[in-house]
Amino acid sequence: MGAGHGHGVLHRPGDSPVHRLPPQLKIVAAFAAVLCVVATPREAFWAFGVYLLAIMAVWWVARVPVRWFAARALIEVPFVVLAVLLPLVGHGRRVDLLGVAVSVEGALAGWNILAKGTIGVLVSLTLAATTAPHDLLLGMQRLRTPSVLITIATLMLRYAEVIVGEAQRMRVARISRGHDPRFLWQLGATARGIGSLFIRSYERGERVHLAMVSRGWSGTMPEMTGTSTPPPERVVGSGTALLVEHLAYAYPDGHQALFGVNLRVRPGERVALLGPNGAGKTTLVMHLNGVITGGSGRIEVAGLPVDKANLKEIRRRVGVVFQDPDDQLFMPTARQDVAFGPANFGLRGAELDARVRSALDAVGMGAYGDRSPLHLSGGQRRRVALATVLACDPEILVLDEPSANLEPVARRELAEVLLGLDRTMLMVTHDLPYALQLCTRSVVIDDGVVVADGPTREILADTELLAAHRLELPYGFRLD
Ligand SMILES: Nc1ncnc2c1ncn2[C@@H]1O[C@H](COP(=O)(O)OP(=O)(O)OP(=O)(O)O)[C@@H](O)[C@H]1O
Repeated sequence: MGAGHGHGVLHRPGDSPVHRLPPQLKIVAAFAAVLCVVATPREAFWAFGVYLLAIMAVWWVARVPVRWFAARALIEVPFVVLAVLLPLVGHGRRVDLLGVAVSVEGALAGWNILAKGTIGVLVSLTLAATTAPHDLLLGMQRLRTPSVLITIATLMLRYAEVIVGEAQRMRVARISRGHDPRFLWQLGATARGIGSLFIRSYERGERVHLAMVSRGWSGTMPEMTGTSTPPPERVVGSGTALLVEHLAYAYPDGHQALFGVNLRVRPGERVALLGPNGAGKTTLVMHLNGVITGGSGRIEVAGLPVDKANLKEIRRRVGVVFQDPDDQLFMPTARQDVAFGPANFGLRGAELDARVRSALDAVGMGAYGDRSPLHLSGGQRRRVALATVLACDPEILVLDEPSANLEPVARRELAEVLLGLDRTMLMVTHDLPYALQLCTRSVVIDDGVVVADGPTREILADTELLAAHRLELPYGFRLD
């Protein structure tokens, strides 16, 4: 798997004079430039030409080729759409242009949006290209930007990366299926592609947000320095690490995914959650740390009910490792990503550093702390994603298909890491040998209910049960 999808696509590292400018200076300059552009009268056509030349001069100094910006031109789409639509729907005097009655006022309004929007996008792209994301945030902090704006900027940055990353991924997928965007007759396919791009980006953005929420994100970027707030005393469990009773849930579109799930897990148990596609496994897992709420039934973590009042504490206790590490990793370096959760939970300074180091060491990634998740292999990213959750020191570790897309060696190494952890563990998997290796107990879910619960070996030996729920041992695999 190629690295880097969805990460860092807006930044082009370099050591040009533009790259070396202090980030706060660049932010102020970009902001001033955008204000200036917005204030320019729309009829001052020459001024927009001058702005464009000035931006291109910055590109030349920064040694960022025009091609690089062209590849990111997709962000322009909304402005172009408006510029085309406004002359057609605008009011006032109309003139005939190639047989189409075009509104003069609409055309000017379209031009205004297109010119100012384009220059605004180019200024922002230039800033993003020449400034690493964490420098941008640092620059904003130095300018004493209110933290809510920094938060918004963090998410916007991540969202922009998600869109561009998703576009690159889809482009590769389309081209590999014989699509060539240079041919005009494939314009329809390209347009449909852009539509599904925005939907997919939205979905991915939402998953990234869920991963942030499950690591204690509450809307502000956590401080990393200072003194730690001591975590609340842990309630000594009642002998039950996790209790789920009669959990039923329907998604907002009305689709009922869970129909009364019952599950009790003792501290230290390792439980595999098995079941066919669409059985409701992920939906169940999302309930365990309150990422999905609003269903009926009861969920308790070490005796603590999962409800709004306890959410922060619940999220500290239940760590969820998502299926796709790209949804979990969003900071510029592996170390910052691992620090994000514990910092949200109040850890600071030396204590935070120690926690981050031990989490990275636990997954064998101690030497990679300063690397961008962008430059790691799929297996390494999976490990860093696990470290981001381990660093929160959860009592219950929930893993969604940990072995998916891993090469055999990385799969085995991850198993060794997981076996070395002394935690209550719940693992959603389609990899039955993995369930056997890591979990003594298995729970089979189908159609939103638990249909079997018992020792993994016995469950996997029950060929009728497996067949009834679309589970199958891999070819050549024998239980002995
Ligand atoms: N956001 C959503 N809106 C509506 N329905 C959804 C949503 N997410 C999942 N579902 C539906 O809920 C059911 C359970 O989905 P879930 O993702 O929990 O299954 P799963 O057991 O994890 O499947 P898989 O093994 O394929 O990952 C499926 O029928 C699915 O189509």
